[in-house]
Amino acid sequence: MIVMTNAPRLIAWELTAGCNLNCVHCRGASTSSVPAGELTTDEAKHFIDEVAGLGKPILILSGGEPLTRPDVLEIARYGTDAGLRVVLATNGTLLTPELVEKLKDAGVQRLSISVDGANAETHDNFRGMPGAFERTLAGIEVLRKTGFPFQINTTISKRNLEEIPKTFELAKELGAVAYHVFFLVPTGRGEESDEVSPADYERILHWFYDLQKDSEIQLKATCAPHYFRIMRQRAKKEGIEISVKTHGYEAMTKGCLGGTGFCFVSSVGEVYPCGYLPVLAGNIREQPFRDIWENSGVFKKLRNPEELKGKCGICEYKKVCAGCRARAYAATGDYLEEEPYCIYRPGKNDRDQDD
Ligand code: HEM
Ligand SMILES: C[C@H]1O[C@@H](n2cnc3c(N)ncnc32)[C@H](O)[C@@H]1O
Ligand code: MET
Ligand code: SF4
Repeated sequence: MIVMTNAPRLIAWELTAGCNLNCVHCRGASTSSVPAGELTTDEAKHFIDEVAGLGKPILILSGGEPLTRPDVLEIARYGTDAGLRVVLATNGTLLTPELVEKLKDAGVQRLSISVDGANAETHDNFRGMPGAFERTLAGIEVLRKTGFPFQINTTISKRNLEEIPKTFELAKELGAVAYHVFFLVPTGRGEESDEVSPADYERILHWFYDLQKDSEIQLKATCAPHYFRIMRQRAKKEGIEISVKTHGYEAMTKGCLGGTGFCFVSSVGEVYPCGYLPVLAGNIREQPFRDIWENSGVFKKLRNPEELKGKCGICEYKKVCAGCRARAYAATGDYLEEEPYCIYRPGKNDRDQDD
């Protein structure tokens, strides 16, 4: 039997692990020193050719801080010419009117800017640099003036949990086309003690569900796979059938896409299910990307919900949620174990969840 593997829909690519900031939560533990042996411009172009031969995913140029890489525009242009939808994730502190024009010329379709609080104190604390908030807002102002579309990304942790509604308001005021929240994953410099509790996790995702209903900008919760359970529980309660009309893009996708629709490529060519799960699938310097994507053991396991263990393994929502494999790995050393930050009790009906 031939098993067809779908091409990735999204690839996050750490163009460089070097960064001008020093965030407390950074999954890449990035600093100003650039590791030796990062992909050369030619290797980067070769990788783009390989990706384009497989499908036409959104290619997220990420980091580290991708704008510190001198050939970032050349790589973006190459990706655009190869027919990929190229977007770029930045902390926003290095944006100038000239650079934004060049990013536009290179075909970059959208930027994501990380804003981790509604005020300078919270954001700068997170980002490890006094003045970062002001510089990021200045970068956003440049985007606004040039009409370049951007989304705001916020990582939620204990440090900013209560400020999330205000940060969402700020994102709207600033003119973001979308607001994506990321839940902290304890990897790299990210610390377990900064993760919000499972109960707070649940609370904020319910808030997010309500917000989504009448938000004029697009909202997305990343690294919060149980949102897809909550969405179904709430829709059932409200007697609504989930469809693209009622729930937009979220109706067509599922919780964790790591290894199924998404993968992460590090600055030295290592391929991982996501940027938070340090289980290596292969290296593009040693093996064709297609071969890694289609045949690596970790990807094959992640594509099979029957491999899930613990309560995720018996959960009726496992096909739409699957838990965060990186959190399971951080907690137990086994990425197939149950998600440690989910309060749901499989098999109990909704009424009995709190018993
Ligand atoms: C269009 C501009 C977008 C930008 C700039 C952007 C940016 C990002 C960034 C920075 C990450 C984290 C990767 C990293 O670790 O560096 C990410 C992850 C992700 N994004 Fe987006 N994103 C965009 C749009 C989208 C869209 C439209 C979707 C789907 C609706 C999406 C789905 C995801 C998913 C599934 C992840 C993976 C999380 C994981 O498992 O690691 N993104 N995005
Ligand atoms: C690309 C996005 O990922 C966020 N990010 C960086 N490190 C982590 C982590 N450990 N957990 C969750 N999100 C993280 C950045 O703050 C940025 O907004
Ligand atoms: N440095 C960029 C940001 O902060 C992108 C990668 S973060 C790991 O958004
Ligand atoms: S989260 Fe982004 S901006 Fe912050 S240190 Fe890491 S790579 Fe740099």
